[in-house]
Formats: sequence, structure tokens, C-alpha cells
Amino acid sequence: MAAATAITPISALRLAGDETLVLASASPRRRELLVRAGVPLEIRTADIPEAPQAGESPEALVLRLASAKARAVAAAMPGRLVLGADTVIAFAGQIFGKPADLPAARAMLRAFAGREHTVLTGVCLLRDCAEHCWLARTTVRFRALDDAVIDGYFALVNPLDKAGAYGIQEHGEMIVAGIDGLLSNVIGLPVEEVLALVGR
Ligand SMILES: Cc1cn([C@H]2C[C@H](O)[C@@H](COP(=O)(O)OP(=O)(O)OP(=O)(O)O)O2)c(=O)[nH]c1=O
Repeated sequence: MAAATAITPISALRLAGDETLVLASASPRRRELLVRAGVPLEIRTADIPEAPQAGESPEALVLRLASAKARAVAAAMPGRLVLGADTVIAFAGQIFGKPADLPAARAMLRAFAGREHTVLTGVCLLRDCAEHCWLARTTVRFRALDDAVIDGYFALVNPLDKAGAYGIQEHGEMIVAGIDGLLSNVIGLPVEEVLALVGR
């Protein structure tokens, strides 16, 4: 006889009428996306090291980190619905997270200039033993950028707390030519997909 497969009852991942979601993220962008969508939430963060493991794909990385963030917080909050997420950029076979400093940020935007990259967000919803994780993917096309534009952009936007050293929601028109996929995913959370799952 085949071994029984655990199937996540998706109903466990819906928010009850008066329930508050636990957001396992310090990202002000994720909080803002959920609050604007009318999701009541509280924030509990976990300090999870974000370095990729040897040979890890960007897809595997964001799913692993989203799950680790959600699990670390859920461990102390039995019965609660917890959301974890992680966003990176995949470009030219490399993973781009948050830049270490301004020169690294400048190098990222120079690399992306005039080309396309992929923004990947792993998202995990977790309640006790029920867990559902998925991946959102958006293609972003950058304008051709010279150093004057990049420096002008950094004069307006702090790149250091953002994957890929840019925020599409902050003066994105200076650097972005177009996208295919969800804008919310680029900002850090595919909120439309979260709403469908939690029933809001
Ligand atoms: C590409 C891009 C990323 N970002 C942000 C979203 C995320 O906050 C951040 C990616 O870093 P993450 O490590 O995914 O998230 P975080 O460190 O901000 O929060 P936590 O680890 O506590 O969950 O980059 C933008 O705000 N705009 C953009 O256009």
C-alpha cells in the first residue's frame, strides 16, 4: 500500500472573520501592501540568515527563507496564521539580494541597465502543521541608465534595504521600462495571491 500523503487542508489557511494575520517580516513594503488591502495584521520578526547555500537556485532560496521566517515565528504562536516571504532578483545566472553598500548598489543597477531580470518572491502561509508555500515571478525591463541617472536615483531612494538596489514603488519611472507579472511581487509580496488564499 502506498504511504499516506499529508495534504494541507487549505481551509486552515483562511483568516477567520475577526482574525489578525501574523506577518513574519520587518519589510515596511509588505506591511503596507497588506494594510492597504484591508488585512488586519501584527508583526513578529525572526532573524534568519539570508545567504544562499552552495549551488542553491534563487527559487529554492526564496522558498526556504520564506518558510524559515514563517516557521520561526509560528513556533511561538500556536494556532495563528503566519505569513513569511523573501524576495530576490535572478539575473545572468546570479542571485541579487540587498546590496552591501553603495558601490555594490551601483554595480547592480549598471548590470540591470537596458536588460531584463526576474524578481522572485517566495511566500509561505503557515498555521500549526498546515503550510502552503509558493513562488511569484515578475519580469522587469530596465531603461538604459548612465551613472548620472543612477546617482540621481540614489539621491532620491535608499537602495540598501531593497533586493536588487531599487524600489519600483519609489521613482521607479526613472529606471524601469516595463514589467510582465504582478507589480506587488516586485515590491515584495504578491498580495493579490495572498488575498485569494486567506479568503479576503
Ligand atoms: C525589487 C524590489 C525590492 N523591494 C524590497 C522588498 C523587500 O522588503 C526587500 C527584499 O528583502 P527581503 O529579505 O525579502 O525582506 P526584508 O529584509 O525587507 O524583510 P524580512 O526579511 O524581515 O521579511 O526588497 C522593494 O521594496 N521594491 C523593489 O522594487
